[in-house]
Amino acid sequence: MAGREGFDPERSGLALIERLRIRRFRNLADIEFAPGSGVSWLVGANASGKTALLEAIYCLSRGRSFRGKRHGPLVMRGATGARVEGLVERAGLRRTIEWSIGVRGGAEREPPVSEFQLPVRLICEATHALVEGEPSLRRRFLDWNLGLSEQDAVQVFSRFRRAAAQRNAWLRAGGRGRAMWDRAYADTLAELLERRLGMLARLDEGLQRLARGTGWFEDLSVEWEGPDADALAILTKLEAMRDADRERGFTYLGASRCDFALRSDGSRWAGSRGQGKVAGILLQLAADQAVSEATGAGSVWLVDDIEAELGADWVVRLLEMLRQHGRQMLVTSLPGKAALRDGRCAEDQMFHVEQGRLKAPINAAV
Ligand SMILES: Nc1ncnc2c1ncn2[C@@H]1O[C@H](COP(=O)(O)OP(=O)(O)OP(=O)(O)O)[C@@H](O)[C@H]1O
Repeated sequence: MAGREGFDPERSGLALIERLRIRRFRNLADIEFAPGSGVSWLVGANASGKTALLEAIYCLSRGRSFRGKRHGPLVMRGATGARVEGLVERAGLRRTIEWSIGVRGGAEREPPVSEFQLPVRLICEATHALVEGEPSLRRRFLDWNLGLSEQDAVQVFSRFRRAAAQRNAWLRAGGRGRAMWDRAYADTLAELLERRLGMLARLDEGLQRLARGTGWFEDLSVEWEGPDADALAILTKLEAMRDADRERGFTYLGASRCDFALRSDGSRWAGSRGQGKVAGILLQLAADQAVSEATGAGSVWLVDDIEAELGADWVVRLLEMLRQHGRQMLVTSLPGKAALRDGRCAEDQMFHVEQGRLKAPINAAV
């Protein structure tokens, strides 16, 4: 795939998709296109393939879809495999990355995630779940952002996993004799919690600032719900819980015993679904800013059907906030919607999606 000429050093830390080719992915037989470096609209009727397009990019980035199994196979009916190729730029490097999947499963992705990532952030119908859903979603969110902002986060997690595996093996073997893994377990868990707390503090600061700027929430903040990052306190708890842990055959107090909760106007979050979606978007924005402040990097944003559950005025203002954030953004919309009518700028790229095909941009040269 040939890329566009020119490289803008001002944006060098930001991830950018220069060109994309998607083959035999859901209803997309073979499309190739170059999204703009700003906002690109993907406009089409229901079932035209807008979400499939964002999903293909997500697969290229994360190696998996954001839609569950009930959405059926990713590979186009009747085909033997799907393939997504992207010419991407990040940190001054430009290269082609690929993701493919065969009908019998077995996703492949090149190059490996650690080598060259294409970080993407997704806004979709499930965004409110970041606020209201399972704690595991928020932990994954914290850890994913930690991984993007701190180079050694992977080592912190693997040190803890190793200590946990050792302590649990000892417990399963009867947990007799000296509790020799407790110290390593407490130290590595405290280190991991400290990183999460650090990330949460940066998120809190960003979220409060963003929320104040909207005027939609008097006060929006995040609050840690979990153990302190205190190795001695953890050690004491481990001792107190050792008999029960022995019975269970694993350590109860672990990295999954924590969460964070939103607070609004001095009390625990009790917003509507639409407010939950807005808060989820603000959390994503705060996280992208935190990552950017730490590393200069920024994600590509995939915004699917932002109008779902939100009134037109909120949609337009949210789009404006996202636009000011200055990332490459692909936004889907049904034709004639308010977001498109009032949230669009002259410099945006417009692509029309029709039955799995993409029409060339109608208002800008590629
Ligand atoms: N494996 C597959 N092979 C062929 N077509 C598929 C496959 N999986 C899904 N589809 C079809 O692809 C079409 C595109 O779906 P998609 O969810 O991308 O639409 P959309 O444009 O986002 O629509 P909406 O605006 O309604 O959300 C649907 O008609 C769906 O049935």
